[in-house]
Amino acid sequence: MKTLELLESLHLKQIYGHLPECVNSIHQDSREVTNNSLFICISGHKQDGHDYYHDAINNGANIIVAEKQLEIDFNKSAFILVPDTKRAMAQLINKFHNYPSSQMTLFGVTGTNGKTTVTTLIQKLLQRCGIKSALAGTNGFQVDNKKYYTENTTSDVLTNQALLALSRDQHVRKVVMEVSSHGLAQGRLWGIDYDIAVFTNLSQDHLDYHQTMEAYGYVKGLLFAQLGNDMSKSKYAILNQDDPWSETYKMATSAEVITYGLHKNADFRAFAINYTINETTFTLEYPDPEGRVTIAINLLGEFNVYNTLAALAALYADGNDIKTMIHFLPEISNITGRMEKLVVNAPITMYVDYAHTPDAVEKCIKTVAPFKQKRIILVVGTGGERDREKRPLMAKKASHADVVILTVNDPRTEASDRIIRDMEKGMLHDDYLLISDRKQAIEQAIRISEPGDTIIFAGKGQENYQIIGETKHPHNDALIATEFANSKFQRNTD
Ligand SMILES: CC(=O)N[C@H]1[C@@H](OP(=O)(O)OP(=O)(O)OC[C@H]2O[C@@H](n3ccc(=O)[nH]c3=O)[C@H](O)[C@@H]2O)O[C@H](CO)[C@@H](O)[C@@H]1O[C@H](C)C(=O)N[C@@H](C)C(=O)N[C@H](CCC(=O)O)C(=O)O
Ligand SMILES: Nc1ncnc2c1ncn2[C@@H]1O[C@H](COP(=O)(O)OP(=O)(O)OP(=O)(O)O)[C@@H](O)[C@H]1O
Repeated sequence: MKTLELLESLHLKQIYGHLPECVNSIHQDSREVTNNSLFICISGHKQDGHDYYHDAINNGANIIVAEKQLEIDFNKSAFILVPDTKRAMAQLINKFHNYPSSQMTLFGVTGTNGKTTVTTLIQKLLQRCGIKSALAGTNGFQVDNKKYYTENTTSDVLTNQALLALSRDQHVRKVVMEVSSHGLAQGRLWGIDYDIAVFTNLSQDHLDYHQTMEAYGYVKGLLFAQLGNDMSKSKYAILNQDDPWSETYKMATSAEVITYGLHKNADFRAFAINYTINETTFTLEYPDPEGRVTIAINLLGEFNVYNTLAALAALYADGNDIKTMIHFLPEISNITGRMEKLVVNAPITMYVDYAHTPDAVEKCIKTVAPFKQKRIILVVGTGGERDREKRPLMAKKASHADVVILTVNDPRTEASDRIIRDMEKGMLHDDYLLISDRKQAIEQAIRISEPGDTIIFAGKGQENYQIIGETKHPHNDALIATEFANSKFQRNTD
């Protein structure tokens, strides 16, 4: 892109040195810089990009954007001083890609739990209707059947805009994105013009980062405020009527509000819910003269009724025919790693789940309670170097299971023993074991199980690694559990 055209997007700027005619790419990581590119210095949590401008120039950058004066050899690179490099980065990259989000319909889903499930439901239903769509979140960025790895649930500004541009160029019409509180707090979504913003729920998590629930809740509200104030555009906030934070988000937005829930007069309401081991059925009421229908979904538990309502309400806001969406719902088998039933040749029932918050742990136990035959055995962990306060709360909720095995998810550089001892403080009964090695914890749960028992492996979901130290080691709950259960019960029948 022509440099002068690109720089029109920045108003407060001081330019030093000779600008190249064109900019080929924009980077915030000196290690990724290529020839004829622009490097922006970002002060991060751990490091300061201003310390890496020499590396960037050596790698081919010929424009450096910074928020403090730097000593630059103008024979090698031009220099642009701006008041705030993060904001400048959002302006520049949006202009560079010609504002891709305004050329598609954008869904943003935020909340402590349920983001992956709701975004996946929306995207799968759009796909079933033949609408080309993309999905961004914990499992990377997906367009058609192609997956791009992304570091974060909500990517940084540069990655987001690049992937949105790629989607637009591949004629994607709708993009469905998970929006994390970290992403909102760090401005990773600046410049994304959302059309439909969805709130799932808010419960304790990430207090290592946000410090208080008030700060955490407030940050989530930014998504709704960022829908803007332009009434000529159709924008919608989809809010969970049963979560008190929805009142705050209603205040944050001037967009039209569509509510969902079980308990109050929500626009999308579920009642007469029936939980079985294979499916959940409920009656749905929605804003239509004929808007009352009984639905069966393959997803288990009350929380998935909420997730389904959220997805349907969002699709309704987008103008899709709800009858068609309901028709396709039974085709969605499950969401990988979320209350996923494992297929085993054994007289026990096993689920892998991604519950890694106290609320999610409570919900996954509650999910199997209506159809359990004998005991519920729960293997549950938390991660190292993350929210220490939630550890005992996880164990407290885990105590609703008959037998609990406390273990770790990703210890990172923290001692596993300390993590499980922190959790142990919250246990409300004595029927528990501490096994820091996650593989051994899974195997022990199966070893002590008896016919009729239900085991839930919570915390890692579909992930196929465990972060120990700073290295990702291969690990897969489902694989370990299936192999071990098949061999244990095979031996028993031999
Ligand atoms: C604490 C945190 O959120 N950190 C995020 C932040 O990185 P940072 O501020 O630490 O970056 P830094 O390492 O200090 O580097 C500062 C600058 O120097 C640059 N640099 C650095 C080294 C070098 O050699 N050259 C160079 O140019 C870097 O490119 C960067 O521009 O900005 C990066 C880019 O956006 C993120 O990838 C990174 O997420 C880290 C990996 C992370 O683990 N974040 C978690 C907490 C997170 O965001 N999680 C949420 C999901 C939560 C959930 O729902 O469970 C998520 O959205 O993923
Ligand atoms: N609506 C919900 N309410 C409470 N718990 C839920 C809800 N939906 C899912 N869960 C629980 O949270 C776990 C994670 O679900 P999901 O991946 O959809 O959430 P998420 O918000 O995307 O989490 P993350 O961003 O950390 O991946 C599930 O395995 C389940 O235990």
